[in-house]
Amino acid sequence: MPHTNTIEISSDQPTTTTAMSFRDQLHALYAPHQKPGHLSFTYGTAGFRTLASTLDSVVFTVGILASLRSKYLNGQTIGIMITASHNPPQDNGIKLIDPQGEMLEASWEAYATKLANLGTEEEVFAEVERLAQNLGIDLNDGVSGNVIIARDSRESGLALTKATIDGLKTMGTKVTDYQLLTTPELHYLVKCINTQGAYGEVSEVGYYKKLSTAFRNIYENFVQSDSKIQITIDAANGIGGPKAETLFTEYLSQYVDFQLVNNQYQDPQALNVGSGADFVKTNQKLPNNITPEPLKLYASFDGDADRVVFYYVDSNSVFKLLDGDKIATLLAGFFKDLVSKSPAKLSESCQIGVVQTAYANGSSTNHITDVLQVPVVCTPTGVKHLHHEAAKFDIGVYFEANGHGTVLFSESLLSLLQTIEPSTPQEQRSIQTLIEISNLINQTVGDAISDLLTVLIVLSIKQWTPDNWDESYTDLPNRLAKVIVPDRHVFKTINAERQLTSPKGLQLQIDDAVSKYNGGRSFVRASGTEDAVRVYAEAASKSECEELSKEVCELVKSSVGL
Ligand SMILES: CC(=O)N[C@H]1[C@@H](OP(=O)(O)O)O[C@H](CO)[C@@H](O)[C@@H]1O
Ligand SMILES: [Mg+2]
Repeated sequence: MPHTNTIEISSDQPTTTTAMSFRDQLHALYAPHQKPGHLSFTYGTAGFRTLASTLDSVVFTVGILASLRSKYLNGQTIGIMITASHNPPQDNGIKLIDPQGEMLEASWEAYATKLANLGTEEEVFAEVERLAQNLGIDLNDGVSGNVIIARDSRESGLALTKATIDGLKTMGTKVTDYQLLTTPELHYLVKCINTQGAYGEVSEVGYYKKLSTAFRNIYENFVQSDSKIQITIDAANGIGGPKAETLFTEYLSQYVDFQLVNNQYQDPQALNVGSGADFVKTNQKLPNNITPEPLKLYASFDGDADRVVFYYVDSNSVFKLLDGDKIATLLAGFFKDLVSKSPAKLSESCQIGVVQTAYANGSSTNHITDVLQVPVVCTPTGVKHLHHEAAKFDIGVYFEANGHGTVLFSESLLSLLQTIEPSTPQEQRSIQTLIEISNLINQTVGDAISDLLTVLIVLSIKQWTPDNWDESYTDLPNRLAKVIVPDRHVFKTINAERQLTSPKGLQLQIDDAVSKYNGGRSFVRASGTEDAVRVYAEAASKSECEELSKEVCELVKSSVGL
């Protein structure tokens, strides 16, 4: 288990004026982190993400910004995660985590982008002074900010961590380096620190204990089975592998029989190659190194273990994907049932909702609305958007189709659960299960390991096999394609990314194309993490879906003269 490494920088140094000190520190540290002239960077859907070899200057400025953010928030701890998730091994990225474990507040993304694109030390200094002044941050107060940092298993992670720490040093920020973690572990730790331990113990062991305790409590009270739960996990050769291994071996071996494949996290070149949640979801096929047994459950994590998808092969050896939409419907149905069996005071007031993006399969949306009768909200891509909408419900279930998501419980529901008096054993059972699941699921962000445990326990309570789960609805055939264009930023959208306003005229052409296909739906948007435009299409049959996808891709190309 990696140890943590606390680096306290200049915390006890006399500060004459911190502004001068920032200037001096910047001067001392800037030279090796100067931006390469020809590149530009954007803080996108999931922070900065691109070729690792071009990121040094970016992470240095993120270190400065994280320091400012922490000072702005009166010294609350900010998280910095160095990861490029499901991207190929040569990429890397960086993102900031706000004090309650949520994504960086949107208005600060623009500050991050601005700082990352400045080309000289003078410009960086002037921009930081300007920002500090506008935001009312006193660079002279001698109070240091607080940051915790971690990275996934990429080869470039260590050097980028050092460059980020140089950025933090310019402001004398206190930093604790947690080294190798999954992204959601870092989100968990940030929240634990800023809630003074109320959310959980501030350590990786605390994370394992919180999850395993909740899992054990539910299993022992509510699962009727003589045999252990079985699961095979494809870890994408990423950092989720060793973490899941520790959790299952050291904490849950009584309950779960697990097998890990694609667990070569020490080989950075293997990361996400032929494996992982994104590979399985995009290609709709098995990852390497899984020889499936019919009707057994399999799961794939992504490179930083904040996403999970499930799958199985049926008795005819046909591959069946159980993606984020299927997880959302499983959980929403489960909660709906629990709430309906709770005391009236709870069942009459508790608002359950599901939040999806336009990439959700149309069948899942229909199922949630029509069969489960739970309201569905659609937001733009990126978990920060889903998270904020989900927080408006008492139980807000949010999942992107690719398996990134979690469940949020409102404070008022959590306190009601603590005080409400059950009058039947069934009511007692419902209340207890809701309380334990609120501890089992990582409410700060989507978490492959915590989501996996939640799905496994729900299936066990319901005594469902993978095909029982899959039966709830049938996905419409769908295709997610990518088109490389000279400038993806000309593709602008409205209506939760479902309609284009630019390039001019393209949306009308897409609408025309869609109207020719049964059950057709298609939309186009620029990716926030890759230099490409994404084209989503679905239709009643596979062949219509393929044709619609091709047609819209062609329309996209010709709209930019390709
Ligand atoms: C269609 C799709 O899967 N898009 C992904 C992808 O964003 P894009 O902006 O589409 O590149 O990466 C994001 C970060 O991991 C994730 O939140 C999102 O769902
Ligand atoms: Mg990820």
